[in-house]
Amino acid sequence: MRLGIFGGTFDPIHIGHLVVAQVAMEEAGLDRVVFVPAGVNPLKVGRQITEGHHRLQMVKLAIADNPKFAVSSWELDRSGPSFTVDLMSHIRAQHPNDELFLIIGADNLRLLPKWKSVEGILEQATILALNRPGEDLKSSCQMVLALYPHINECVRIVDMPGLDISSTWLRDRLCKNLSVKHLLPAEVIRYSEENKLYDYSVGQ
Ligand SMILES: Nc1ncnc2c1ncn2[C@@H]1O[C@H](COP(=O)(O)OP(=O)(O)OP(=O)(O)O)[C@@H](O)[C@H]1O
Ligand SMILES: O=C(O)c1ccc[n+]([C@@H]2O[C@H](COP(=O)([O-])O)[C@@H](O)[C@H]2O)c1
Repeated sequence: MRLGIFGGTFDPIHIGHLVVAQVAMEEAGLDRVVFVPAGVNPLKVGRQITEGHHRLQMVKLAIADNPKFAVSSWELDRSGPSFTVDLMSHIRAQHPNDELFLIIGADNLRLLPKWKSVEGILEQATILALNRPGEDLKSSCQMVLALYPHINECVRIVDMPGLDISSTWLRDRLCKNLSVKHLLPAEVIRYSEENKLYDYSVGQ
């Protein structure tokens, strides 16, 4: 099986994430994509994020209609920063015969040299990198290939129409009571409203 792993904070999951996963799946011929909500991004420790169980539930709602998408709570069930090398080792142990692919956006490819044990990740999975407006994906790709020349074809570019959408922008809109219709799945909008996840006026 060709298995795609897609880690993210997903606070909240949006259509950019869903398009990334779908395009990567089709372009790389993946059989399945597993979304893995992060406990804490090791490079963003200290940033306030929505509780893990809510982010997990929003991912579940967002992917419910796609039989090739799945979700894992493995990182949320552990404490401490979510190092991708640990996740990949866990998945490798569970799926010893599968070919693994790590799906990341261009911003994360640019930051990859700051990640823990990048070689450990690249030895276990091929990276599928997708463009994001404002990022120079080709340069980041060349930079990574130059840093790890001994690992063959460790990064593959997957083209997608640039979607200038981020969770930060969506949280801001939700806080200001602006519409996020069509930018998040309707079930995710309903869940976030019911649970007042991005209503910063609560409690003030
Ligand atoms: N619009 C997008 N286009 C391409 N890749 C994306 C897009 N949005 C997110 N990604 C990628 O999805 C993964 C998870 O992203 P994340 O959950 O941090 O979303 P985000 O929108 O970047 O959030 P935030 O604004 O809170 O930083 C990362 O690899 C990121 O690069
Ligand atoms: O392993 C690392 O050192 C590392 C450093 C930064 C980010 N990551 C992972 O990259 C993924 C995307 O993070 P984010 O916050 O951009 O959604 C998420 O799964 C993080 O755990 C991993």
